[in-house]
Amino acid sequence: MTLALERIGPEERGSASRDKDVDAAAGRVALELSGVTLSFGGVQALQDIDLVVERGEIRAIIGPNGAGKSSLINIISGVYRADRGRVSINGQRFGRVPTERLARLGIARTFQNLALFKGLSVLDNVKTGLAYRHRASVLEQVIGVGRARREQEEARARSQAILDFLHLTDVGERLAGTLPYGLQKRVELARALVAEPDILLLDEPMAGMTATEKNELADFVRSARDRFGTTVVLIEHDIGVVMGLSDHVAVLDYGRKIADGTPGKVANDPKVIDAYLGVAPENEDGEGI
Ligand SMILES: Nc1ncnc2c1ncn2[C@@H]1O[C@H](COP(=O)(O)OP(=O)(O)OP(=O)(O)O)[C@@H](O)[C@H]1O
Repeated sequence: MTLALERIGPEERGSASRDKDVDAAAGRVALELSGVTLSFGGVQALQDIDLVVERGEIRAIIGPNGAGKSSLINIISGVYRADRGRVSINGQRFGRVPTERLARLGIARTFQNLALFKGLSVLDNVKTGLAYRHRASVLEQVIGVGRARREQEEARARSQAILDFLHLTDVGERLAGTLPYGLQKRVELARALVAEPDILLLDEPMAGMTATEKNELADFVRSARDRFGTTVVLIEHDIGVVMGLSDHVAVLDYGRKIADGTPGKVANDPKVIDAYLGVAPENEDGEGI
């Protein structure tokens, strides 16, 4: 299979991206959070979170219910503004990430609940992932001439290529809402990937899937990283899938980061075991094992 996709050039993402690309060329860090703190009234959702995500890695954020995972993704994607702290994206620092410029900053995300246009075809859903790049005027788009036609043709070709990459070509003309749940989640991944983002944020991408569907999606996420060099940050409840997929895992508990490292290291960390199971097992000398 050949993928007829070219990397989207910086000129297509705008001047902010040109600045970003200069910084990015110098750095191995795609995303960095420093001292991020967020509260809702009396609830401390995130406390002084530092996180460094290297370019091209798959990084999971895990933790028990209410640990702060969604809050963290919402800070990274600019849905929430941190009370304190900074987010750096490809070297650009933000107090609040400009959510309206997320795509132009090279970030795409999927949502915990399905957010497809169920009455549109799979292909048209994926094409919406490129809508931010269209420059044709509304009039040009309505009558479908010149620049509008070129943009439409390019969007179609890119979308078809990503459908091919994710083995969705056969369902490209189907209405998204008629597909099984697992395939709809894969269409969401296609829509997020079609613009070849630098950073892909996945909010519980495998929730509600069967074990087979989870393994398939994990394989596609890994292939996308390998093919496009995408940095992936994912929240996921299924620890088994996370440990097999991720290069590094950060663990949150009550809004604090309690562990951060390779899956093997994190899985054996007594603080992590304690957070998930209540109490870390001890040996006869009372030491954690
Ligand atoms: N919009 C909000 N208003 C008030 N409190 C909130 C809001 N969003 C999150 N919280 C609280 O902040 C804390 C962290 O929630 P968050 O949703 O980030 O955790 P989570 O790890 O994603 O949980 P889950 O795994 O259950 O989705 C929780 O105590 C939650 O009740």
